Amino acid sequence: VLSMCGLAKEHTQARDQEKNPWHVTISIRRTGRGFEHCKGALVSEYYVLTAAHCFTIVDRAEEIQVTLGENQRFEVAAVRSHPLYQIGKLKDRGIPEFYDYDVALVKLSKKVIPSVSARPICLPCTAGTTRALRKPHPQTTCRNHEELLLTIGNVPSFFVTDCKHEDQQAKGLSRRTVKIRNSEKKIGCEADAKKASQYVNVTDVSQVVTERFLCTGGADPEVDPNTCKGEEQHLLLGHPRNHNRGCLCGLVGVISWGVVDVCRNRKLPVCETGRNRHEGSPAYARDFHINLFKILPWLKEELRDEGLDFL
Ligand SMILES: CO[C@H]1CCN(Cc2c(C)cc(C)c3[nH]ccc23)[C@H](CO)C1
Repeated sequence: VLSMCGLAKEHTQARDQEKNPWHVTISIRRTGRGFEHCKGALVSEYYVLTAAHCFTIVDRAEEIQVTLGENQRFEVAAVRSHPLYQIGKLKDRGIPEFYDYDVALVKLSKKVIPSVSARPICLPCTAGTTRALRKPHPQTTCRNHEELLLTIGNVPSFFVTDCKHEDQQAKGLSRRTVKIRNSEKKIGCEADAKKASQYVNVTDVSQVVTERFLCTGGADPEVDPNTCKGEEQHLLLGHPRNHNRGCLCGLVGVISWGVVDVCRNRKLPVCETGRNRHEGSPAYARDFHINLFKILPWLKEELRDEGLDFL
């Protein structure tokens, strides 16, 4: 039976993991340097989707652990980065980091049993997203998904980030609403990529912001929150119409990189206030996400045995 992807509790009393049952933390043991962490999302019973730059070519599956919610720990069977991801590809042009195709699938060593706090998020162009969009199956096409999820202008969406609860100082998850800068908003958003310290040698911004990227952040019309290193998270789209009722969420992007790491040596934001932790982050603080509609052949191939019903 379908895993009912994207179904999550929405009411305030629900626990963080019940509101974001696909949210995982990936811990990578680095010899001599402790652990590094990234975030990811469960996309099927065995696979987690995250950013490829979370891993180095020497990381081994044995050094990686995935935590779902507070306490479900999984060993990792394999890590498969997108074949076209190559962070050092433009080094000889004075561009130290290149994030094109910055996505990876982590295969868990045992399958995840769906529950109220463990459930995959729906991927674009699968029957699950058709259901999440409350559209008829199989009449609804992949093109329809893209038209519905990545509309023109500022597309309301959100990503999930760590926060700390005011009283017991426990860590929590909070949603950060952002707008995907589409159509005419896209140009200005992408231009700010050149403000990244490592991109001083970039002449044409399309060298580093390729077709694969979605752009968020900036202060127009209001300040968007920014991502931080280690939050290689997901740009989710709550079902546009029913934000208050249960979220039938769809995934459209994977956070890859940002111009400014607004969290460096800053403490976690307080969950309750939900205030932007980045007062004072510059308007050129933009974030770039891999658009899943641009890597579908790879997703379909890697997830072919997961019963996701790709359209
Ligand atoms: C091209 O130059 C920039 C690339 C990446 N940036 C680091 C970074 C990574 C790796 C991942 C995520 C999610 C980030 N969110 C905000 C920053 C940030 C640094 C800026 O700190 C320089």
